[in-house]
Amino acid sequence: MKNLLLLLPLYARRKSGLLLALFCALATVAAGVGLLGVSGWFLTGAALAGAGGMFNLFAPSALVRGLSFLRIVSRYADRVVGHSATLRLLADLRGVVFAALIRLTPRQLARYRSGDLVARMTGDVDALDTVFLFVLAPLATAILAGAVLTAVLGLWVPAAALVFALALLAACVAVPLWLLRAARKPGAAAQESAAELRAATLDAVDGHADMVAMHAQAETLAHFERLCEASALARRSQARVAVRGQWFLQIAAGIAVLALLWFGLATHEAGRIEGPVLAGLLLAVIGIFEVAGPIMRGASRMGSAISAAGRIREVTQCGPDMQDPAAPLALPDNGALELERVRFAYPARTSGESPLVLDDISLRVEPGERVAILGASGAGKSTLLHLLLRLEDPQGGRVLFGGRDARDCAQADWHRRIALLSQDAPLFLGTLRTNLLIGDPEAGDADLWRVLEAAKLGDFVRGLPDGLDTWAGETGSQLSAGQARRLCLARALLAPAAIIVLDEPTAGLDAAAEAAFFADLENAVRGRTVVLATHAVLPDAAVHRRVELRGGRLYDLSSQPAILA
Ligand SMILES: Nc1ncnc2c1ncn2[C@@H]1O[C@H](COP(=O)(O)OP(=O)(O)OP(=O)(O)O)[C@@H](O)[C@H]1O
Repeated sequence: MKNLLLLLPLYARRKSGLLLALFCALATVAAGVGLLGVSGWFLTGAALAGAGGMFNLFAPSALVRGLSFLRIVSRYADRVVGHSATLRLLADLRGVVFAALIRLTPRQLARYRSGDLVARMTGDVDALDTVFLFVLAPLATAILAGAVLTAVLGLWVPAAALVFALALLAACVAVPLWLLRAARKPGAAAQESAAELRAATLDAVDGHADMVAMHAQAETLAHFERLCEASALARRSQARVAVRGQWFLQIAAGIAVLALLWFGLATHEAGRIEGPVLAGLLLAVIGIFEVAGPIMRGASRMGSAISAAGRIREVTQCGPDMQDPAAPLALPDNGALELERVRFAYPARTSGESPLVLDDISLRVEPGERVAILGASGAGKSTLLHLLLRLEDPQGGRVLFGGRDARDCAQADWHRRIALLSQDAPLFLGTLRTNLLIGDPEAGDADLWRVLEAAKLGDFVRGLPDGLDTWAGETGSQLSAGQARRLCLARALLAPAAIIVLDEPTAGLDAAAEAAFFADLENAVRGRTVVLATHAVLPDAAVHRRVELRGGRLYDLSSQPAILA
């Protein structure tokens, strides 16, 4: 339950909208219960008048018309205001989750499947609409309206008022609390299976071509059907809990009505209550139990809401695992980039030590120098580049820029000095232009064309009907994988950083384009420092120095076999 506390600050921020929604809900219930009560009074009074009794028809008929109108208006306002307040809350919460997600470091994010993160942002956030719409608002209105009706009943039939109050409390509080316990497991299962379904859908869309090529549709479909079955099973259990709630609700309402009839008729016989008033009170009692209907539905869904809140809280509570120092050191605009006796191993997945990927390595790259890191697949090239970017921290040794330890500086400052083209750099939804401008939002068209030429993509973009305004990204992309890669390369080259770190910059380029890119590298980076990891054969002038990673150690290929340490 404490997971739901994450909603408190959001409720506080939207309190005026929520209070208005509560007021509208209360007005709707009051008008509805009042309408039933007055109608009962009116009809019974009218019947008795027809049978020879005296009854003033004017006041009740005016009340019926007034309450009917009020009920229509307040019900409409209740729906509009209640849903609008809830949707705003959910939008706020989505913002909070997204802000928490982008604060995390890449290695923290890597623990989640992308489909699971999408599920947390969408399905889990949506599941929390239950809390206000189906639990808090109806509960508050039932208790307030119930208190008023108890007081009214107490004036005429005190014993029935007591039974009514107890029955209403049982229906609105005790039974929902009991249902909530019963709904916890199926709710969590429903939420988990909904997240699994989203993740499986994204996986199937992402890997569709490979799935078709490997004739794996049948297995994928079977897996999906298993998930659907699990989801349906969990939802059936939730529905059963809600049905159980409705039974108890009817029983509680029946007890309250019987008590009112029992004690009310005795009071009527004693001449202390008129027949029309008793009939009106009876209908009002029946009407108020209708408010508890949504609470039963809400209680049966609270298991999902609690589980969703837990999944969201896991993300919002976990701060970034790399913090800036309290007083970060200022970084110079330029300077040498150094690894000093660096040791690094990824965290062990099982018990025991994980092997060192980088074992006591040192490297100094002077301003303006271009250094290539070579090495077999899995040798640790990308890991080394990630340490330079401070996407990981070493377990031993230091990473320095201009003599300043990365851990003593603000991460944002560090990332302004060093730009990265990662191995799996993505295209974002948008045009070629918006994708490039991520590298430097201030860049003009001339700069964009310059880096496109450098990435050997200029001719292609010039040939597109919409040029720089061509749509790129997931849907409707007109780019091949190699062209998309070159666009990411152009984006990295555009960044105004002093150092450019390129991980496999020519992956996806044909041999001629690759050779042309490396031959022109000095020009493309305009004399800036470059550290690149590659499997390509480099032309002589492409870099000043080549080093090779082997067995966790770094070897300078220009002065082999010396180890850089
Ligand atoms: N996130 C990770 N968690 C655990 N181990 C990892 C992780 N990333 C890489 N490794 C391991 O670290 C080692 C070095 O990987 P790295 O990606 O740095 O190699 P690489 O030289 O860039 O390879 P390639 O040329 O294939 O890209 C590999 O053995 C790999 O299995």
